[in-house]
Amino acid sequence: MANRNVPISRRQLYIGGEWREPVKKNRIPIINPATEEIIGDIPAATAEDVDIAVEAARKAIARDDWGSTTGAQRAKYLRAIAAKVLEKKSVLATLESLDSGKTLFESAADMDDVAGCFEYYADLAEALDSRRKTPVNLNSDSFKTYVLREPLGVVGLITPWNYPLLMAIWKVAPALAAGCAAILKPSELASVTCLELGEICREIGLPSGALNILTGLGPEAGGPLASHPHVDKISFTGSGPTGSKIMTAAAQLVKPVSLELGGKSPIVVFDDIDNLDIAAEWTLFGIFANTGQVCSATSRLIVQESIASAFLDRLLKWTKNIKISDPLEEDCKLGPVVSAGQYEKVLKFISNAKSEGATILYGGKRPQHLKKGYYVQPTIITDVNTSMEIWKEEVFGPVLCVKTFKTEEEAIELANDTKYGLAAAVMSKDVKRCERFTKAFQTGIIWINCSQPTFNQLPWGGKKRSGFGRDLGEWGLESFLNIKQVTEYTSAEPWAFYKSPSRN
Ligand SMILES: NC(=O)C1=CN([C@@H]2O[C@H](COP(=O)(O)OP(=O)(O)OC[C@H]3O[C@@H](n4cnc5c(N)ncnc54)[C@H](O)[C@@H]3O)[C@@H](O)[C@H]2O)C=CC1
Ligand SMILES: NCCCC(=O)O
Ligand code: NA
Repeated sequence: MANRNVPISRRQLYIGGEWREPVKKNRIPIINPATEEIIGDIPAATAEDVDIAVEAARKAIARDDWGSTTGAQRAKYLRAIAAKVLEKKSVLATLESLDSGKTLFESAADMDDVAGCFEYYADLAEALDSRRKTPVNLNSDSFKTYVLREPLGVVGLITPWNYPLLMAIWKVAPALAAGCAAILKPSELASVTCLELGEICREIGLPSGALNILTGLGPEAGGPLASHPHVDKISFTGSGPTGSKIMTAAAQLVKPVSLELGGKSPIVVFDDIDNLDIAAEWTLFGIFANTGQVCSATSRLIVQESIASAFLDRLLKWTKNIKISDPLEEDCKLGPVVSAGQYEKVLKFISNAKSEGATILYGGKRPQHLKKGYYVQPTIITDVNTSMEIWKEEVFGPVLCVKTFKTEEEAIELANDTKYGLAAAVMSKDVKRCERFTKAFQTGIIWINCSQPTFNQLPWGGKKRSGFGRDLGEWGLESFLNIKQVTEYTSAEPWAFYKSPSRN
């Protein structure tokens, strides 16, 4: 077992490069979901703190040490942050597990991804210098034009608890690479590593106000950020209802938003797969990784009838082999869900599925060997029909529902039978069929013969009720840039639209 005595620093809000007590001095307890114990507390920002942070961010943009930096200069800061994250990887990973219940293996992988994401956007920041000003040829002798890519301004980043630091960095790294000043509002359920990021920024000397970190409750800290007149954009990842509230608040000021709102993603398994075990493991990973608390989790298995029984049998064998334990234990592959609220919510989805007539093929309860903590067994539900809640709604826990199909057309129809549109996976060795599914799936992410692998270079986001806008890749950077056209009249001749008074 890793050291659970890693100290949790008592941090304040990180504003203008300093630790600052919230105006109202409120704090929120930190709960370890594996033990249900309070292990510290975080500051709770309110509208007053949001005002101070927005002011600090605006000042950063107005100051040369941030507002006039080149991409190459900003890249140096991003690389320094990446190096610090790797230096502190073991402590950060442990803190992430203590705070969110994520297995230590996954927390450590997240820290590598965090550093990789800063490195990736450091490269893009450097490349931005040569793309900052693009001449555009109009085939005109009278006008000279060019297009500038500029930082969008002050941006609010509101992020969830499932990958506490990583989801924040998917927005922080491109925002800083673009030259924006950012205010990060992480989830109150898991903010510890985001506060540690503040300490890292202080240590590497990030210009003050370039990144501000406000922990606090959604309506109290996130709400005022979304509706603040001097915040130029909100980038949000989280639930649909909250996304809708943020969009409503932003709409009053015609403030742009990007929303990443999760889903109910399908994984379609055909009978032509060569290896049931390989497909079973990807199916498992697609729903049980991070205890199913993944926006893109492939939570609906749609399996061809001819192999359904053999495939489920194999799936059960793999599922029974998953080690469920305290996330700091070696080889733990399934930790608790993040909070008491999430635990109740997941169990309720399971009991509703049962009352609606579905069969709990495996799991569905608290594991018997774990008396404390928000643990839910990996759960597989069959005899599902398309009007059931478990087919339609995002559980955000380790719960897979299963339906069978006979024909390709039926599989496509089932896969797209959802209000969401984030991700979809197909498992088949028929290349043409995979191409047909790639076209037919109504989503922003397609996985072929796998589920969930994620790369910094690739756009991340969905359509339908999964939201709009893209994190990651060059699209993630573009979303923090203002595109400004500059048009200059270069002719010595008068414009001659009006009759000149001098000719009267
Ligand atoms: N798409 C995704 O990655 C995620 C989806 N979810 C879904 O959401 C469900 C509920 O989880 P929650 O933690 O309640 O998610 P949430 O959407 O309420 O929280 C996400 C972020 O939004 C903030 N927030 C909440 N209310 C706000 C408001 N009125 N204005 C501005 N910011 C606000 C929260 O403080 C947090 O930082 C989960 O069961 C899951 O289904 C949760 C987390 C991540
Ligand atoms: N593998 C990263 C998933 C990110 C998300 O849940 O939003
Ligand atoms: Na927590």
